[in-house]
Amino acid sequence: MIEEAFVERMKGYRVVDDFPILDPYYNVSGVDEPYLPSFGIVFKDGAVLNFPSENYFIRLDPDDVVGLAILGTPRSGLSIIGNYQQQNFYIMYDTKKSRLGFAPTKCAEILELFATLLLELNFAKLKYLNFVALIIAKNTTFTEKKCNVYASVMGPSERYCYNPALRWNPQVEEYFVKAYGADHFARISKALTQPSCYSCIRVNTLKSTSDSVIKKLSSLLQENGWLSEPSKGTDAANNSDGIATEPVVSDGSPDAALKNSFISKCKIPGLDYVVFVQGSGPHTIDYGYKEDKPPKEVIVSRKCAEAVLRGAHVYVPGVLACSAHVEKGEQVAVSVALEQPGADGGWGVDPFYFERNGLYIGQGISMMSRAGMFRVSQGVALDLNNRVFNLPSFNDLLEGEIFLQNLPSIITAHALDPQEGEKILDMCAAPGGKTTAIAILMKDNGEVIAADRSHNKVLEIQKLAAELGLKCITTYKLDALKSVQRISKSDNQDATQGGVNGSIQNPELPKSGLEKVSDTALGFSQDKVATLDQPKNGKYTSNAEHRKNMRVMRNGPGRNNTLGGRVEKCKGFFPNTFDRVLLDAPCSALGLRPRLFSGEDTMESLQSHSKYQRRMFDQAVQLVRPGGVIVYSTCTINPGENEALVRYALDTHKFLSLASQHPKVGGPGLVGGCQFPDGYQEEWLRPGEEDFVQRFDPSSELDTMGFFIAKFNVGGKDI
Ligand SMILES: C[S@@+](CC[C@H](N)C(=O)[O-])C[C@H]1O[C@@H](n2cnc3c(N)ncnc32)[C@H](O)[C@@H]1O
Repeated sequence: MIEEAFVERMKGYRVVDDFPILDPYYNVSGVDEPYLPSFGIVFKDGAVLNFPSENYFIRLDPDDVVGLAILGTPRSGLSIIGNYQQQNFYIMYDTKKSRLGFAPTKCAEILELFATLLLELNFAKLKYLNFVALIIAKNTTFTEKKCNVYASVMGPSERYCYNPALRWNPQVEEYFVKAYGADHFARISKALTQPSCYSCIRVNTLKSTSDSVIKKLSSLLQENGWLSEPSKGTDAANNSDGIATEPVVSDGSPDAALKNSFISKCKIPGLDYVVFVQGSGPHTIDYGYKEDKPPKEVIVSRKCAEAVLRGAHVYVPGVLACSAHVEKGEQVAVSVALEQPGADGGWGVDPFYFERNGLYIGQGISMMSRAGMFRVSQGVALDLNNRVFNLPSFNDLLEGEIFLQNLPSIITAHALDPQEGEKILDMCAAPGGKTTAIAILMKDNGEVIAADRSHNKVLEIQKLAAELGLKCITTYKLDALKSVQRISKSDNQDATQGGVNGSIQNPELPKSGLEKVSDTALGFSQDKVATLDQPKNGKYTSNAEHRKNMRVMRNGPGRNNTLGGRVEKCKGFFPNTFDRVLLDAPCSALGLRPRLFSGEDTMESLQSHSKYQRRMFDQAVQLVRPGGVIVYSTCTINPGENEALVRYALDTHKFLSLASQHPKVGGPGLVGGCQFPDGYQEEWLRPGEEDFVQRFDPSSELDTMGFFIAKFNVGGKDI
């Protein structure tokens, strides 16, 4: 009877029980065997309706209260265990919250909700408690707001599409609106939610050529169906990067190439070793929605979704939830669970949150059953065969010959303008994208010091340098905030400064004597002072050879920094050691695309990035010799980390001046500033300075990530 009444009540209303239950191995009975979970409804009078089947339509009255009880194992992060016989239940969650992303407050909320309801229910009748996913009760204390969220009616076309709105912290949003204007910021915000519609490949010119890479990629992409399949999209046209040449294909069939993807050389002067592979999107996908039968779906984490939008498949760790009864080989819709505002004012991920409208990123074939997805810890869960954005994946393709890199990053290496034989410092180098670009521009001739704070990331630089066959890169684990070597009193007796022309730049340093090169303190300035080493076997050795020999002597044979697994620590470098320094600073990364959530960045966190960057910049300034160059870059749209850093640099270090950059591809910087409510005035560029910097706007025709590059000439430091 209840069932009938209930079905009557549900007629014609939207789905509310398509929340997939997380864990098919929830073990109520103590017997470790899988079962197929189902949904249940508990009425206030204690009656329970269990739904072993798929979807039901329920309309909630305004005074209905909805609670969601979630079953899962400690492995997946959360368990609610109901023990109706002993008339108690408790909630367990372990530290692996990342899998579900539940904040404890959320669990507490659910617990509270569950507890309140249980107290009002007749326990003895809760025979399906272990399966309960949805609870409805009348006249409890839960807010109507919650009901409204669940009760809002939504059409399938609104839901089954990709149209995310990036959430920002309100103060950050206000600040950006002041900087860019509301319309422009809305366009930037929108662009950030989408990937660039092309992949940018840097050819390792020491090993290959663009033509050869294009040929190889064309046939590889053709083999994988990329150059021959008709486009799956129906609507939006491919975005043009505005800088590609005509499509190039291997088999002379331009028609085929244009259907889905094409390969072209970059036509910016000097960048013909950069190859673009055009992707497509956003496409409209038919998810097969039927009025009373929504598609089965898999909900993935935000990070997973962002990777999928860039061309990846869905891997098991990215799966947060899955509809019931999904079997291997089934077609499923893929949506993303985004952070939602929590009761505590923070953000939490709740994969059961219903509002996933506009958050569908494609369709895929499940590579394992639903049970499998929660049993194994790795592997491909879904093969995404119908994507909102189609971008070919280049994983493991042409290893050593190519490197996938954003266009602005490639341009950063050019802005530095490294010359063969020079000494370059890349202060925050990992994973080594720009380091290797610099080394290649120098034809592997000179010395590129690649430092990073993180041991493991330094290993990544080594790996990449080895893969690309670059010998001029030396890696160190070094905190950029301590990049300048402090000289102890004893060192002073035989240490010297390292200016090119012997001028003293650092008052702490002695004025004469030879610079001490210790195992770890790496001032290279002695090479500027010394010319050639003593003849050995009647031959002079170059400085580079000498340094290499020194390294071999110190480290023993076979210990090559770019091949080995060891990371050398370094105490820093003496002032004026380098011809050029790149500071590709750690930043808020608010230019990275695609990005589906930005709510966690606050004005405070943005300002702390700025402070950190200024301190690093102060170190960079000391390490470059007079006449040298500093390039500062970030991948954020935040003027506080970009133009405001330039202002700080120019106002603090009077011997710095902005330098022109080549090639100039990005747009001008922001002039003006921003007044904060506490009276603080942030200053950006002054008129006349804006064209010296390059600002890559994600909403512009170039379709790049958000990026910023400033280049400084270092004058005489005694100003
Ligand atoms: C923007 S990423 C650099 C990307 C790199 N330049 C590339 O193109 O591949 C910033 C790097 O700064 C490093 N980092 C953060 N704080 C640092 C510090 N205090 N000293 C040195 N490196 C730091 C991070 O480990 C990270 O690898």
